[in-house]
Amino acid sequence: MAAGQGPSCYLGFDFSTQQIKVIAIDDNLNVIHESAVKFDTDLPHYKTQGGVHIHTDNVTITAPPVMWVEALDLLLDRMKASGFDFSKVVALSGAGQQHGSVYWNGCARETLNNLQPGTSLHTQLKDSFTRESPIWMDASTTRQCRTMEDSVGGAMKLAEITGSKGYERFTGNQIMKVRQNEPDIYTNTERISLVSSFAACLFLGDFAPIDYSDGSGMNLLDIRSRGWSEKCLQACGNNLEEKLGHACPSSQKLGGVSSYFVERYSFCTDCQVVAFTGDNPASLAGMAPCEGDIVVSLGTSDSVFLWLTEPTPGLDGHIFVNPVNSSQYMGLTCFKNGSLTRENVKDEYAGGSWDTFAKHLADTPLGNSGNIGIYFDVTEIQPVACGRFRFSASDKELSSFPASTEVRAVIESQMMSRRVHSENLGMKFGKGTRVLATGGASINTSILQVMADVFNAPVFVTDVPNSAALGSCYRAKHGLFEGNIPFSDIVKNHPEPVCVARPVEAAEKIYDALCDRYRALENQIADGTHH
Ligand SMILES: Nc1ncnc2c1ncn2[C@@H]1O[C@H](COP(=O)(O)OP(=O)(O)O)[C@@H](O)[C@H]1O
Ligand SMILES: O=C(CO)[C@@H](O)[C@H](O)COP(=O)(O)O
Repeated sequence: MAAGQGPSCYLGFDFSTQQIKVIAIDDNLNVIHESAVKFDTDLPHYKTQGGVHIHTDNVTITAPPVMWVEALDLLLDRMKASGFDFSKVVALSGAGQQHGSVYWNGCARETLNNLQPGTSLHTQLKDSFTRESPIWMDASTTRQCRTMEDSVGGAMKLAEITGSKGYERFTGNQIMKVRQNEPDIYTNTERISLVSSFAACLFLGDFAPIDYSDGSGMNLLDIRSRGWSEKCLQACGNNLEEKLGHACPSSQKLGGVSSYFVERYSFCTDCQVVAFTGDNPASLAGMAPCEGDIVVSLGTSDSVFLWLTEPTPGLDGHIFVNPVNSSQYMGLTCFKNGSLTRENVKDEYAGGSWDTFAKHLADTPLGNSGNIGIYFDVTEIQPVACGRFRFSASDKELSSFPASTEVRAVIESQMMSRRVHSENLGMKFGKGTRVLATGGASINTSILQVMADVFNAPVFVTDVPNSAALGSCYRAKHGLFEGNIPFSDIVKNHPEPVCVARPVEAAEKIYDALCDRYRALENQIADGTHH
């Protein structure tokens, strides 16, 4: 089928931790469709919790790739049933939760190349994987991280090459663990994708390349030469370059959509698939930030990121190749205890209601009368620590707080940690900094008010919190021009963000002092000297 009559549109997918989301925009960037499939509730037979399988050691965390395929089947079927006209889509792109890896077996490519439109994708691809996918929450590869760092001359050297020191969730370290513990599976794996490039494979009907930006989250890509680092590859496993394929610019057009989608969903034959990237890089594109803006994503993970013209790697945080301009960069810092930890505290201390949660925030003073509570329900990334820690105004460790104090404590300490670690990465907050909030929790203005107070900066939102899916639409459109026009031209109709929270007068003094205490307490938790 050729392109449909009437105005064209673009599709952007987000294969994130708890769900797959899709947005469609028209040529003027108006959102014309938005829907999602949630793994836990829409596909309960995979028995996931928050989209993942937590293993008995509590640090190994995986997800079944066939679940992501079935979620895509369901999402597209629902769109079709709702009357969505796929023939208008001229280009599509997407995003995936970062760092997760998909292991394709030797028959997978043949299956992808010959997808039959009469049968669902998950039925055809169910036997195409050699194992479950380790995902970004996995913290089981500390030993492999040290090996990776040693192989290039230390943590700082690894950061200089790949943009980050060794991190447990980074894909190279995960691949090294598979090669060491499951050598047969490693050998039988023909191709290793990231979640993002795996999703692109489904639309392309072939193996798709890993893009530079998401590839920067692997401890394998040289962020300056944009090629795989020979030393890092060697530390991981033999023939790894063959299994990864070449990395590509993030705005690369990969080819036309597979005939499967033309025949089953009436996509037009010339609908283009543009390289998929990581969800945070896609969010950067979807927020269309101006110079100096800092984006805070409150999704399953919390992450703080910004556009950088030059790479400034260090021992804190990450530098990725920029997703919309491959000669520039982005800086990012990520926290594992984000929305799910906030939800736990809401369920335990606010009767499961976000309204009661907001009331507790309103009823408690800025600075929480000096009480600090630190909630690492799962092993945090920075610091690598687990547990709940409560301190009085005189730093005496307590076992509990009143309910409203617990609620304010979780939000204040999360925001202090985001501020402290972002400052370590060189980010600067102040009344003149626009903080752009996105992700599921960014609809909660009571949380955003605490963010504004702790950061001492105004917080802005746009009316589409799914910035990774929206950014994927923008990137699809940009990819059609193969990077020949600046991304800023593509997003010139992007809606202006609206300010929803400003820091109150007293906030700066209160949180400057509290952040100093938070930093010291976090260090004590990290080295086990808190009491
Ligand atoms: N009103 C709300 N207040 C705070 N958090 C919320 C609210 N509504 C949804 N959330 C949080 O949003 C999270 C999902 O965010 P989202 O960005 O969609 O995640 P992901 O992209 O990682 O799947 C949920 O885990 C939930 O806790
Ligand atoms: O590990 C990181 C970033 O380094 C996470 O941000 C993942 O990319 C998961 O994203 P969400 O599903 O929380 O959006």
